[in-house]
Amino acid sequence: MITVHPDFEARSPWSANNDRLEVRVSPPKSAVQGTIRVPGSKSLTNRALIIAALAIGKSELHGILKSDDSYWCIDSLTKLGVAAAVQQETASIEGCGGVWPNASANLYVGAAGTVARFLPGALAIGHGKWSVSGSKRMSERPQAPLLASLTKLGATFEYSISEYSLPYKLHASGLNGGEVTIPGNTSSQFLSGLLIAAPYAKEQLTIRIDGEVVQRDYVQMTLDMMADFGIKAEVSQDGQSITVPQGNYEARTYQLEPDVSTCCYFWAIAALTGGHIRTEGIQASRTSQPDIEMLHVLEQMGCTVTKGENVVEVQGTDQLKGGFTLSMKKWSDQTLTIAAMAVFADGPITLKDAAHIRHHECDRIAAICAELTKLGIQVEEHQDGLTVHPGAPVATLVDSHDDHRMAMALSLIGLRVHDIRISDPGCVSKTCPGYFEQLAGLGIRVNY
Ligand SMILES: O=C(O)C1=C[C@@H](OP(=O)(O)O)[C@@H](O)[C@H](O)C1
Ligand SMILES: C=C(OP(=O)(O)O)C(=O)O
Repeated sequence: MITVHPDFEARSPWSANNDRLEVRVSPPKSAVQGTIRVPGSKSLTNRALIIAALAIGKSELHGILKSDDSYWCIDSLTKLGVAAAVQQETASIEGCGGVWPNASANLYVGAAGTVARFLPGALAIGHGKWSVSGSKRMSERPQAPLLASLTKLGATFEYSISEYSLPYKLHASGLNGGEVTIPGNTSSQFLSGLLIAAPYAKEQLTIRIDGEVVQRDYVQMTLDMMADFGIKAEVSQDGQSITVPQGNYEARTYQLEPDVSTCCYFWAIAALTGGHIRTEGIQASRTSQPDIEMLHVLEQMGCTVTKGENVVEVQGTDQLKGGFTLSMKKWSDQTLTIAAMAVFADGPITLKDAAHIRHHECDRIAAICAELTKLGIQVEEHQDGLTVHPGAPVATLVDSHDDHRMAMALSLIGLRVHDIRISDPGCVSKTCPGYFEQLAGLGIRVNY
């Protein structure tokens, strides 16, 4: 029984397969071998788009992701009056120097956490009144720490339905500087959103972090990209305070990396089929994308990983090893991928420290436990994660919960078991519209 009704309004013109009710992924005839290049990183693309839009001058961003999340980012920037042209995987952005040409517009962020959390700060530095709305799920996902901080710094929000949630109207007359304190235990994106806007505050801004930060490497990714566009923030020795100098981002030509989170599904395909996958475009030793940690886990599970110049190769194994516990705090987006692989390991795997993923595209802990249970797999749900026991899944229809990572993780089960059907395959367009076609290109049987 399908319980989740996808929010099709959040699917962009860059999405595909929205008319497909389900997809069936069947075990390949032989071990999967191949070389692939996955689309650009969602996280890098949306940071670069917004920073380039704020900059002075014209930026050329090469290797952008073309998916729902980046579509809604470009759409919002365009409605704000920024000239943005996309040709193949290159976006040319005419920066507005921190002054949005359109002082009034209706903006829609879709289901993109990065847009919902990076845009409000960037708007608050300006002068105008904008309406902001998003998908049903995005309207439920947490925003309060970010919006409360922006309120303290001078922005005024008029909430249409409930406080600190989308949809709202934002009245901006510049962002005050000084100091602001924000917690990072629900989402690192709140911090990134404040940081991106901070150079344009009326005075220098210091952001103090209250407690621990989940997925902290994404904050470093933000700081690195700000530095690449000319703004170097200073982080205190204990990491709990960041001071951002006033200034303007400088436009530039910028090459973006492919999405490591997406690569993980393809590396998992090698792992699960005893095959060999080579991904191009990622330098494992240099990337700032935290999901690169997957390579260590694949080695721990018995795979062979080779890291070359802009190339990663994963060779699968006959029997994946389990029997361990992992903290997913730093790279939580792969919790679902490992949960799916754990079904075929030789011992249980416990994934912990990921309570915040209950606030992602769906309650990911509850959702993966529900779907693995439907497949006949023994799972234990914990407040901050789950334990997956190895088992033999039964053929059934599983629900993707309108979550790209649920659909991509569940597709991995179909590599080993016949008749695994996944509802709403179009939801992968949040970050990888061509995912199932790329599987088919590797010789995996995919039927809609
Ligand atoms: O800043 C980013 O680009 C991201 C931060 C993480 O979110 P949270 O920190 O909200 O968990 C991650 O899950 C998301 O896919 C991308
Ligand atoms: C959590 C995710 O996305 P978002 O950027 O919407 O938070 C994700 O891609 O797994």
